[in-house]
Amino acid sequence: KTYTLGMIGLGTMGRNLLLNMADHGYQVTGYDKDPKMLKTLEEVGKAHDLKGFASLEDFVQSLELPRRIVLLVPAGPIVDSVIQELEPLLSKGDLIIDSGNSHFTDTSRRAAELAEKGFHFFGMGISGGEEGARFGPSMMPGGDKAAYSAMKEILEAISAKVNGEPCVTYIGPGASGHFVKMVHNGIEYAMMQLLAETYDILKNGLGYTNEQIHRVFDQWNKGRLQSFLMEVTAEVFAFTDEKTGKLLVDMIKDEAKSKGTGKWTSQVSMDLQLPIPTINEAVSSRDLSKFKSLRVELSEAFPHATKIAENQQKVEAELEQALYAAMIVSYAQGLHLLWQASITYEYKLNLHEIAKIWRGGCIIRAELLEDIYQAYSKNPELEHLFSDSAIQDKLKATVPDLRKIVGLSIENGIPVSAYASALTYFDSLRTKRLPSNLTQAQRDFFGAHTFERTDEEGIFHALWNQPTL
Ligand SMILES: O=C(O)[C@H](O)[C@@H](O)[C@H](O)[C@H](O)COP(=O)(O)O
Repeated sequence: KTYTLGMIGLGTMGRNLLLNMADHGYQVTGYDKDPKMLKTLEEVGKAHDLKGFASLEDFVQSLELPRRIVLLVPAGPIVDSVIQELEPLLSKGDLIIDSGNSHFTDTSRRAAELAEKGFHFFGMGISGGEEGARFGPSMMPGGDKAAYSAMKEILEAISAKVNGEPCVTYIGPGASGHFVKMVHNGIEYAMMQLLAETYDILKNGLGYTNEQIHRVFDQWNKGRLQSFLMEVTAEVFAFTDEKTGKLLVDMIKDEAKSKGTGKWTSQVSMDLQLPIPTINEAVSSRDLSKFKSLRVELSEAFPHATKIAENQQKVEAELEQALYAAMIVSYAQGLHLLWQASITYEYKLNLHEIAKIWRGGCIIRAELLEDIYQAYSKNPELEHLFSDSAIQDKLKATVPDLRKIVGLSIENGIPVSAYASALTYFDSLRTKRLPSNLTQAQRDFFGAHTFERTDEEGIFHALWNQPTL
């Protein structure tokens, strides 16, 4: 029997993708070093007679040419060692598709190394978690365009659909697929931090109970804030812990973990000098949360009440507006970074296509992405989302309440670094003359770093210590 596609790494994501492919009638198989994984695949894949291989050689030989091999193994050196084991068994023209959350620079290196040997290599971001892999993820494949045609039909079949349209598209050359997935995760971090700060304001600002908090998120998920993360958040506030009978969320330690994609997004944005402050704040907020004992110590040194003495319904309504504004700002920062990366790395990204495939299947899927898709479809060359007139109307209507909520939170000692950074990012970008002229003066004063004048072309240096006339 020959198979159309093979999966290496039969953890939940790998298994679920194979089941999804089998559901769509594809003859697929898998390989994993761990016999338990092979056994589990056979158990969950009974309906499709899904089986895997314990021998890498037999696995490779079972695949039709050109071979399509998807890797779903942890990002990092394991990917390289799997590729090294595979290479001697492959034929020219075969495809390797790395679908883990690999760093885009690793993907560039691997693509170049394998191309030299006549193999095609794709870095493909997959979003949607286990559920998405099983029933329809959003996928972001980048690599050799010609080779993509060998994958297009399968990926479109298994992907999530929005209005019948598949949430997968050819992203671009090289590591563009993994770059776009990384930024997707950066936006995911920002949205999760904004939801965490919203929870803090509802709970510690307005004194809402878990039931009230559940009602708020559940209600907002029926409106323009509808999104997968809002849906998840609403469900979290209705999930009881069997052990204690309390809500499980109240039993979870307030120390956030992360696997790196958010940090990478911030790091590359600094390299590209493309500011994404709300995403950066989300990364830092996770890191800050780890200093639990210090926070406990300082909460005793600086005791403070956070109660907001305003009409709850009024603040709740302002919060809905504020979250919508901050959400637009977070997506705008991520898409602006993609705009810059497309130029710097020559990825030739289609931002309207990316917005289109993020409307379904992925973790950041949201109703707002339909508006973002419209904005970039209207003008595919759009540098920044804030330049779109429909988005401007939304910001004009909602930023005043974002300002109100940030003011209220700061006044009452509720930490809102993501909300505040979203507001100041908006204010900075819509400020014709920023105070950066002073920064240039200071740099030239203490380091002769020169400056440019507003009234004359050229590079200037002033003799700051010389008495002027
Ligand atoms: O799009 C997705 O399906 C998720 O983003 C997925 O990739 C994963 O859950 C994150 O990588 C978790 O990232 P952290 O562990 O850094 O929160």
